[in-house]
Amino acid sequence: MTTNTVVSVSDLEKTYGKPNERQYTALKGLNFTVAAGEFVGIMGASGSGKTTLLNMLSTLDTPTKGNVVVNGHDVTQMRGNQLADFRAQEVGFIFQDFNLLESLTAEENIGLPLALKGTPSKVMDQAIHEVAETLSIADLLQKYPAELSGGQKQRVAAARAIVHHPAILMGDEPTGALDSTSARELLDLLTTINERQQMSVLLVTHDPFSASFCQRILFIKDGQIGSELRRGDQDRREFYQQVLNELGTFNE
Ligand SMILES: Nc1ncnc2c1ncn2[C@@H]1O[C@H](COP(=O)(O)OP(=O)(O)OP(=O)(O)O)[C@@H](O)[C@H]1O
Repeated sequence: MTTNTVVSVSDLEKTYGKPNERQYTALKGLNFTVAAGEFVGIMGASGSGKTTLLNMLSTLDTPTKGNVVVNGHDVTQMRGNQLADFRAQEVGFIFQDFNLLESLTAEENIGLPLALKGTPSKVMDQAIHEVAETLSIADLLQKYPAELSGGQKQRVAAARAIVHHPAILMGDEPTGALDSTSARELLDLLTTINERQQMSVLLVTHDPFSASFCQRILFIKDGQIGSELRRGDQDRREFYQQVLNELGTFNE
C-alpha cells in the first residue's frame, strides 16, 4: 500500500450463515483502493452488498476472507480494544437516520468522539467550535435534536463525524431521509469537507444525484465490482448523465 492510500481492500469475501446452515455469499472477492483526499461512491442495486461492504470497512462486521487496510491498519487482524480505538480515531460515520442522542445538545453530540477519547474540555470546546464554523452550524449548538430540521440534524451528525479528524468519512445513504434541498446542501457540505480538509469520503448510495458529487464511482453487482466511472474534468451535471447511462446499462 502506498502512503497516499487510505483504504485498501483485497480479495474481500463475506458469507453469511454457519457452514452447516443455509449460506449466502454477499461479497465475492472485492479489490479496490481509496486514495487520500478522494471522494468515492459505491453504487449498486438493493441487495448487491453495499451495506455489507461498509460494515467490513467500518469493522462493524468481520469478513470471511480477504483484507481491509485503513490508514495503515489491517482491520481484519484487530481485536477488542484495538478495534474500538481504531473506530474512535480513524473513521467518521454519517447514517441515513442521523443517530444523534436526543438527550444531548448538538454541541454535546458533536463532542462525543472527543469525550470518548478523554480529550480535555478546552481542547474539545475549540474543536467543536471550529467544526461548527466550517459547517455553518454555530447557531445550532445549544439546540436539542428534536428542535432541529432533518437537514440541520444531518449537519450536526456530519460535524460529529469529522470533529476528531478521522482518516476517512463514510456515509451510508446520508441523504436518504432528507428533502431535495437539504440533500443538496449536505452533498455540497461533503464536497467542502473533502476539498477543504482533504478528507477522504466514501459514500454508499443508490441515488445517482448523490453519486454525481463523487470523483469516482464503483458499481457493485452480485457482490463484485462490475464497473467503475471517473469524473475527470467533467462538471457535475455531465457526470450525473453519465451515471444515469451507466445505471441504465448496468441494471439490464
Ligand atoms: N445478516 C445477514 N444474514 C444473511 N444474509 C444477509 C445478512 N445481511 C445481508 N444479507 C444478504 O446479503 C446481500 C447483500 O445485502 P446488503 O445489505 O449488503 O445489500 P445492499 O446493497 O446494502 O442493499 P440495500 O440497498 O437494499 O440496503 C443481500 O442479499 C442480503 O439479503
